[in-house]
Amino acid sequence: MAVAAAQKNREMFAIKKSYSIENGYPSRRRSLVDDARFETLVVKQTKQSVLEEARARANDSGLDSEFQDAATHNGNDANTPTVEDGTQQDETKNGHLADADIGDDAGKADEDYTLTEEEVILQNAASESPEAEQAIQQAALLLRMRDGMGTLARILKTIDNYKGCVEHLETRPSQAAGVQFDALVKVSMSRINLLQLIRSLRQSTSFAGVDLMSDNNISTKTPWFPRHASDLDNCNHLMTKYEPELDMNHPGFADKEYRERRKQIAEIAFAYKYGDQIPSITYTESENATWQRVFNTVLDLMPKHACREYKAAFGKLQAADIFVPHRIPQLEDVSNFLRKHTGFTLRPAAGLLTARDFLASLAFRVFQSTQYVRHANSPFHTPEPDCIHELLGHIPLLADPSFAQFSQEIGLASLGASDPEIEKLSTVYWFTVEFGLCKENQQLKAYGAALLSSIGELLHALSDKPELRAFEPASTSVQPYQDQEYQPIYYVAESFEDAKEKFRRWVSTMSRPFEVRFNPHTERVEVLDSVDKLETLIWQLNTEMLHLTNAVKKLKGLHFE
Ligand SMILES: C[C@H](O)[C@H](O)[C@H]1CNc2nc(N)[nH]c(=O)c2N1
Ligand SMILES: N[C@@H](Cc1ccc(O)cc1)C(=O)O
Ligand SMILES: [Fe+2]
Repeated sequence: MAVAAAQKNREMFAIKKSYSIENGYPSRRRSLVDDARFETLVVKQTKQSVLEEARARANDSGLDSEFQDAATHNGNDANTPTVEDGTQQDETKNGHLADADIGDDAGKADEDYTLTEEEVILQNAASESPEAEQAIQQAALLLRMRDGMGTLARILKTIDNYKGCVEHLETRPSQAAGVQFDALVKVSMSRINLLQLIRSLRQSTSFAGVDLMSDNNISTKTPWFPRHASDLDNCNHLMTKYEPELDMNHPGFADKEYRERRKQIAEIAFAYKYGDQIPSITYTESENATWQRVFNTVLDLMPKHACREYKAAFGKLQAADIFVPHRIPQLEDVSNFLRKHTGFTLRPAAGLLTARDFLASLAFRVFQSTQYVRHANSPFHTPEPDCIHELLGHIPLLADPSFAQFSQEIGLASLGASDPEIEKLSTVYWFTVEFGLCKENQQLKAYGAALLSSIGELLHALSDKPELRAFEPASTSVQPYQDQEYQPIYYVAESFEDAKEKFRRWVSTMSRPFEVRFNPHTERVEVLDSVDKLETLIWQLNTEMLHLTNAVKKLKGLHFE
């Protein structure tokens, strides 16, 4: 009974779709930040019904502590989903595979396996119809052989038993401890048999690993990424983990009215299309009051703790009557303000976006901004981005030219990057744009948006509690982090210019085989993959160079005349 319940639970929380699979990115097994995965509506709804029951027990005045524990636990389960296969358990026994062939560890037969994304694709393809199941599939398997080459004979025999055809075979001495050889075997066989072959190989103790490699139609396809600002209409995949509907620790979890309001505002983002004006929101008195509390605290703390560039832009936003204490600025006004200063614009976002989508928009100098307001009970720290975070945290620096360029460069580097690289880029983003500290006349200042919008965390960051390290992209990009509590480590940049320079050098070591460039006239990202395109660009730059040189000449002429 308990096993069945656990199985059911796993099925409910399994992620059935992946952004990466859909768009042809090289996969990885598990993500540090869950960034490129997204949950289907189905998963979300099932989660919701589980939580609904729990919510019924909590009243609107808050959650008791026993309940909070359950919430944390539940949240963790939902956040680290694995895609499980619930159907395979007995099938290895009915195939042609004789136990003696390769399966010599019957004890492992009942174990659940975590499927890689390639295996999920294969399985999905096979499950479409009986014909699809029998369709012949080409695939490459990487087998880590613990023992000598003798295992090869058994591999070949097993493939033969599954009516597979070996098309290529190569081996190499393995570098892994406890593994003698790696074998790469390319086969073609029916999908159903291929799945069973993988399962039966995995049951053998002869192998330290059995991996289905990306199949051709995944790895050779150029991954999709937005080429024009209007393509961002498709870059709105959400991470639902901190939504008040689904996160029992969210201050709005037990507040039905709050959740309704948030949903209503999020609808605007779902309906928004490139070129639309951002609809205004008539914020309630209570929402404006929450803004005012945070705004006034930022005003108090800013002179001492915020970096120079933030303060300068903040002043301009006040002068433009956009930042005022008593009302929440409208995104459309903010967008127009930014456009004039750095060319950045805003689009409404319905919640926490996947890192891939979020970063991609920065390449177009578009910032995806939430529009709903944090819960009135927790003005000084909230678990998901809200418009107070975007407005008081991000907007001022997006009006700074140097910072705007740094943001865009992270965005450009993310286009077409592999999942592990997205993970690194979002980690850099995390420790700079969200939580960065910088030096100013030997003093420590905050420039990270999540510090400037969360007074609680700002004071923590500048206290003697956390560890401070120098920003160095190579090491910063692999530093694990969590997004539940205050950070234990912060990175300090010498200056924006220095951070940008270091970042640029580091990005050039990334594996993407092409360069991209944003053309602001067309709002298009161009892949620099032909001599023609480069020649046109060089010609344009030469023209610009001529103007600049002329300008210098004229200025000098004026000076010396
Ligand atoms: C890129 C990085 O993961 C970063 O934390 C992103 C993720 N998604 C987001 N989504 C929204 N709406 N707002 C944000 O500030 C962010 N930050
Ligand atoms: N903690 C931030 C909001 C935030 C949440 C999650 C993030 O990923 C970023 C920012 C605040 O209170 O203002
Ligand atoms: Fe943010």
